[in-house]
Amino acid sequence: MTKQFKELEDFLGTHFIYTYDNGWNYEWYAKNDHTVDYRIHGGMVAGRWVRDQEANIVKLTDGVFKITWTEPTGTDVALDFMPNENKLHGTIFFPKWVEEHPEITVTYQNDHIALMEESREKYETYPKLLVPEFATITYMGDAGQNNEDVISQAPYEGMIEDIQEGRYFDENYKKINR
Ligand SMILES: C=Cc1ccc(O)cc1
Repeated sequence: MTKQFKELEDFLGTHFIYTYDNGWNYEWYAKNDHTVDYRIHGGMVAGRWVRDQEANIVKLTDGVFKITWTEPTGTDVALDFMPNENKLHGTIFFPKWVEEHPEITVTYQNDHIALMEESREKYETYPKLLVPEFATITYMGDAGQNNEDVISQAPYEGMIEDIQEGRYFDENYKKINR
């Protein structure tokens, strides 16, 4: 994808894969102007995936977009995308309990919201673990807004390669069933 991003409309509907400088691999989709989906392929909570997370999404200046949200786990996230430079900066604010029990969050969160909310009360919040990192975008796809096929199954070994090498989505950005 070689498009130039300028307005929020250019950004919404885009599907990204990127690697943080600490080696963590993430996949993230700007589903619409207030919703994000994502899948985590590497790092402290690899295997976690989430759909329909409400988020604040704004254009900061031409081609630069800021996304912020707070999760049922108590984790807060701020992402600054510079897609024209294939870069972003992400800051994740993990509550202490996620650092100590990451396995509780490694699931399809949408089916376990009550468990996340119970865990954030049961375990400790502070001190939080701050993870501020730049990332390099390795894949961008024009999925269109509200495409439920983009993030619709758990991450698996080789999924990133399947997506990047064109085996995962058809020409209409629908998941190829296998
Ligand atoms: C904790 C979620 C999360 C999702 C995407 C990203 O780049 C960082 C954190």
